[in-house]
Order: sequence, then structure tokens, then C-alpha cells
Amino acid sequence: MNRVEIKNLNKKYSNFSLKNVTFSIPNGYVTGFIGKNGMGKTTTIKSIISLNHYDGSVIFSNTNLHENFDNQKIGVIMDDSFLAKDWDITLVNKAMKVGYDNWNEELFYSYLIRFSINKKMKVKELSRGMKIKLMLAIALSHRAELLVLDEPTSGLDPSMREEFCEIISEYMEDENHTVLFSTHITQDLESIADYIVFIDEGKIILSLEKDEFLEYFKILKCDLEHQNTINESAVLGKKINQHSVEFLVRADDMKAVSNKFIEDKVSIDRIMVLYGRKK
Ligand SMILES: Nc1ncnc2c1ncn2[C@@H]1O[C@H](COP(=O)(O)OP(=O)(O)OP(=O)(O)O)[C@@H](O)[C@H]1O
Repeated sequence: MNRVEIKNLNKKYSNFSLKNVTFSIPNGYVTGFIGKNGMGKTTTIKSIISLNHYDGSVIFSNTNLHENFDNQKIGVIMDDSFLAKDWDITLVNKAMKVGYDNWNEELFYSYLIRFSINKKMKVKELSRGMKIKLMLAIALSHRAELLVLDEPTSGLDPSMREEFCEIISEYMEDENHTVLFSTHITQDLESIADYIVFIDEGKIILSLEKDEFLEYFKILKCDLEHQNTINESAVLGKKINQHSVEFLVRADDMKAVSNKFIEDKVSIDRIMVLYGRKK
């Protein structure tokens, strides 16, 4: 069952547009949202959480978020924090108590202890990593059923990143919980994502279960002298190194591979590096 259905989402800026962005976020799973810089991840996420005007529909549990945003059930972590900078943590708690029907103050303070955030600190005094932890504590303490995370781990040190992923895994133990997780740190997705949505130049290129996503591609390597023997129409991107060339191809287009090529391991990182690259 899908928890969120995003259909024909269009958004136009002067130099960029989202083009009929359509994908689903399955209930009970972590969906990783990937794409190179500037390809439209944040614009899509801002539309999903109604921070953007857009055309199209975003259906969450039978509610069209475009018309009626359900902030009680949705937790958001992104750079644009919705918290007033002068609030200290005690005030944050008070404001959340008013704003959320299911606010659990005890749980909130227990997360703050776990994350080593002092109640007396003001929002403006927190580092990026601490703000991310605070937003995670808020999302978990109002019992959100959907977490929308825009590059949440990019300001975190490796141990906190691991802890963040562990907390998301704990959160996913409830089968009614769902996560959309945009990131450039593909190791995080390899450990916790079940599905991958891949956006490029404002268009959804693929939306698949993670293993199917990795099997969709092949990475082939050959010597410089054999680079022109490949079927160009199957090539999705290539990188010319000093002595070799790497090609990203669709696996279905390259079932039989000539012995001039060797297959390399496919990873989300290599797909990101090679996709759309011309030299
Ligand atoms: N408010 C805005 N006004 C005009 N253009 C914008 C605005 N916000 C984003 N853009 C443009 O839209 C494009 C997509 O930006 P977006 O932030 O969605 O990309 P992204 O995939 O999240 O990138 P990154 O990985 O770098 O965070 C970029 O070219 C950006 O300059």
C-alpha cells in the first residue's frame, strides 16, 4: 500500500522546473530520494510539505495535502527550521505542546538527553547538527507517521550519522511509519532505504525497490582503444580516465557484454557520478 501518492507535480522557477513529478512512497518503508545538486529534490520536498505553490496533487492517507496540509501526522527535517531563533528549548517544548495534539513532553526531553542538547540553549546557539537532532526529537515526540527528511545527515559527524540511521530504523519498527529521505550520503541509503526515487533535471528517472534499482544498471569498463565499440544508444553516462573508460548502461540493453569490457560493481554512488556524464 502507498502512503503518499505524488502526481503530476509541476513547479516553475525562472531557470528550473519540476516536470510532471510522479511517484509513490510505500507505507512502512524508507524511500531514498536521490539526484545530483540542483536537480529538484528540495523543490519536490517543499511542494510535498506545502512550502511551495505548485500544480499537481500530493495525496497522504486520502487527504490532498495541496488543499489541507496535515502537520499533526507529518514530521519534517530540513535546513529552513520553522523554529524561532530566539526560543530556548523550554519554549520550543511549550510551543510544540500547543501545536501538536499528541505531543509527548517526556519523550521530547528524553531525546534531548540522548542527543546531549541542553534545555537552556537557544535555537540560534545550536550548530547545524544540533538543530537536526532537535528537529528529529520534535518529529518523534509528536508521533508523526510520515517523516520527510531533506539531507538530514549532511551536518552530522559519522557517529551521530550512524545514530541517526539507528533511530530511523527504530522508528520503522512501527509498521505504520513511513520515511522519505533525501541525501547525497548514499551509504546511509544503502543501510536503511527500501526504495529509491531518482530525479534528474526536474524529472523522475526511476522509482524502484532498492535492489531492483541497482540491478537496472550495469557499469562497464574498457581500455581507451575499445571505447567506440560500445552501443552508444545504451550509454547513460561515461567517464574517461587516464587509461580506461567507465560506462553506465541499462542492464537490459547490455545482456551480452563483449569480452573487451569488464563489469564493475554497481553502487548508488557510482550511478550518481556516471549518470548523464559525457566525458
Ligand atoms: N526559490 C527559488 N527561486 C528560483 N530558483 C530556485 C528556488 N529554489 C530553488 N531554485 C532552483 O531550482 C533548482 C533545483 O533546486 P533544488 O534545491 O530543488 O535542488 P536539489 O536537488 O535539492 O539540490 P541540492 O542537492 O544541491 O540540495 C536549482 O537550479 C535552484 O537554483
